[in-house]
Amino acid sequence: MGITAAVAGASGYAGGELLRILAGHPEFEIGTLTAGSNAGAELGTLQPHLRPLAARVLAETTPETLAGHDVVFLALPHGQSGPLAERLGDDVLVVDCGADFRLRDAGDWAEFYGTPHAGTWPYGLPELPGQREALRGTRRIAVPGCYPTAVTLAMFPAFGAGLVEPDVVVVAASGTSGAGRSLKPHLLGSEVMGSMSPYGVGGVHRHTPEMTQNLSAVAGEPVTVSFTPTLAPMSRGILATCTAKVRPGVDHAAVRRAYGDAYDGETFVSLLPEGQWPATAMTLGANTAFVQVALDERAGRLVAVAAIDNLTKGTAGGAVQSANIALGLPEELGLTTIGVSP
Ligand SMILES: NC(=O)C1=CN([C@@H]2O[C@H](COP(=O)(O)OP(=O)(O)OC[C@H]3O[C@@H](n4cnc5c(N)ncnc54)[C@H](OP(=O)(O)O)[C@@H]3O)[C@@H](O)[C@H]2O)C=CC1
Ligand SMILES: CC(=O)N[C@@H](CCC(=O)OP(=O)(O)O)C(=O)O
Repeated sequence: MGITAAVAGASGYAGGELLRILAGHPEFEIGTLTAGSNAGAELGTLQPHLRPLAARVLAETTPETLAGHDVVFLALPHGQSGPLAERLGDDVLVVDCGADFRLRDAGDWAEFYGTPHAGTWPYGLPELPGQREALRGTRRIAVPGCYPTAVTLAMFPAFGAGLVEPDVVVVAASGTSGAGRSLKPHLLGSEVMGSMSPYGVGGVHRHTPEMTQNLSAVAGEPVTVSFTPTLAPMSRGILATCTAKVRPGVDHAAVRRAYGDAYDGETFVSLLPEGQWPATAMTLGANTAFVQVALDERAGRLVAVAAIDNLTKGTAGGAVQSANIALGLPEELGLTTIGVSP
């Protein structure tokens, strides 16, 4: 018998992507699937692309229905994971795709989420320095937010090598699946198609403290991030463009070296050849991130760009990658670096 895995929130976008990956994973056996208002429905009525699982009936999301598995993936709205995780055994690997356990600073949590802070779990971004060690053997994983995944991968090599000032400007575009499946008026097709628009402008987006947490840890000093998310007329993908002032003496060779050193041995994150720039289409359905960097000498700024699929490397793929590490499996198991094109 394989490693049994339950998925809570199986009717949602993140849950559906988890199941797409888990169904092809050689070690996992898919157990209970749960939902909220859709409990009682057959999965095939909500996720028809998951054909082999179509007849599975969604259970209610309770500690009892999720009990008895080796791994529980939570793909629920923010605030739901904390109380549920408390009632799942300490020996069960719980992988939370929500935000509840991402932030270390309770003050940041209160400011951006407005509810009591549930706690902090090992952070599921294995490429970040020190994170593989933190994930090995753990029974709790906080999967990063999709924007922080892209922005951290774009910028941490620059901070690791001391190339830039601790002040980053980020403009990132996301596909609409980033907002989840529930009906939101600003996401109506007629409002989104053929248009791009910013939202959460002025330092208020809840992913800002997650980005500053990640980059400050690598920089060894507080980093500020001015983050502007935008909505793009596509279903999947994030393209994050990040800039920061370079420190005196930093040249082209130092920038290439820093990013090469960070990503040369990585399976899922690639520094593209010079002159080639990341595009969301390169990543669709794959657990990959593409990164490129340039030195804008006239402006004295480093410009780094990352592309991911928000549902794959940005959520479900990253979740499975970190779970593999926690369970002592090969990190790449069940994950593809092959995208879908065009
Ligand atoms: N979409 C993305 O790109 C990313 C999402 N995430 C995170 O993953 C989590 C899920 O997001 P996403 O899949 O996009 O959201 P969706 O809205 O698509 O799915 C939410 C899921 O949670 C279930 N649910 C909602 N309310 C309850 C409840 N009260 N009790 C039990 N189950 C409930 C829904 O069930 P039902 O269908 O019955 O309502 C559904 O299965 C979120 O925390 C999100 O932040 C993280 C990174 C990226
Ligand atoms: C387009 C869009 O609306 N995106 C979402 C981010 C989704 C995500 O991945 O973040 P969490 O895991 O923290 O929910 C947003 O801006 O709130």
